[in-house]
Amino acid sequence: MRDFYGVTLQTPMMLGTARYPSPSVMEAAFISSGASVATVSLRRERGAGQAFWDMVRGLGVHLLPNTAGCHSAREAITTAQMAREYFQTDWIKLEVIGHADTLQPDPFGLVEAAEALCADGFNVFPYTTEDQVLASRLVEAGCRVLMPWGAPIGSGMGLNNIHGLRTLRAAFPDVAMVIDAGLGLPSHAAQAMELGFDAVLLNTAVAEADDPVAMARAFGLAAQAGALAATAGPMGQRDMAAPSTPLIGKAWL
Ligand SMILES: CC(=O)[C@@H](O)[C@H](O)COP(=O)(O)O
Repeated sequence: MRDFYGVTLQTPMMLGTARYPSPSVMEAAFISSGASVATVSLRRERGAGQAFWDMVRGLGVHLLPNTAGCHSAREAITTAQMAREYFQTDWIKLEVIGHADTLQPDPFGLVEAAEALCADGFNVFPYTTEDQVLASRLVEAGCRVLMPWGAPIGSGMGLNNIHGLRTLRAAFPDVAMVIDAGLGLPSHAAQAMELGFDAVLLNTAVAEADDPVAMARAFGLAAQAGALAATAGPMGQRDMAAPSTPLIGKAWL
């Protein structure tokens, strides 16, 4: 597995901390998922109270503060600086939202903020699309991790552009990549990992499941299964049928 700014994650699962029915369900979902990273939002969860933050810290996972809800580079930079002070980490998931309906990142604001934050010593995890030109700009800015979307945040649609994501993965072999947002089913997480991504990040599909704890476990297992499949060397697809049981000769190669 590629590392994340020098950190090797124990599992390829990152989980958000919003929208759960209760803090105790969230805690149980984290434990059940085996997640290594929790994303936290100072802006969105600032009314949560000290007990909530103590519980999140007690999960024993890496904290990845985000700039959720920021619509400009300036806003995101200020939020990142506050989060660094509050959470005592240089990691920042950089979101600069550019479109209200799709919650698509603003590529111009994203690069501007990434340049400023990398220069300021942050380890930046930018929420981006599968766009290769944008990915190049982010890498040039100093990002060593990219977080391309699977689909719009909260949509649960899965991987909308498999070709684009596969091409992106192949274009930057040394850059750790996390599929972030839009995953609705464990099979989407497995598929992302089978494509060679290093981790998945999700929130809504677990928090809004009828049984978030069971769903968290399903996602954790699926992400690990996909990662194992990627390293196991999947078979090549064929255009024609090929009998799996030979009529003559040996049954093994
Ligand atoms: C948790 C977090 O950082 C979200 O902004 C993230 O993008 C998750 O998206 P889903 O809710 O679609 O899983």
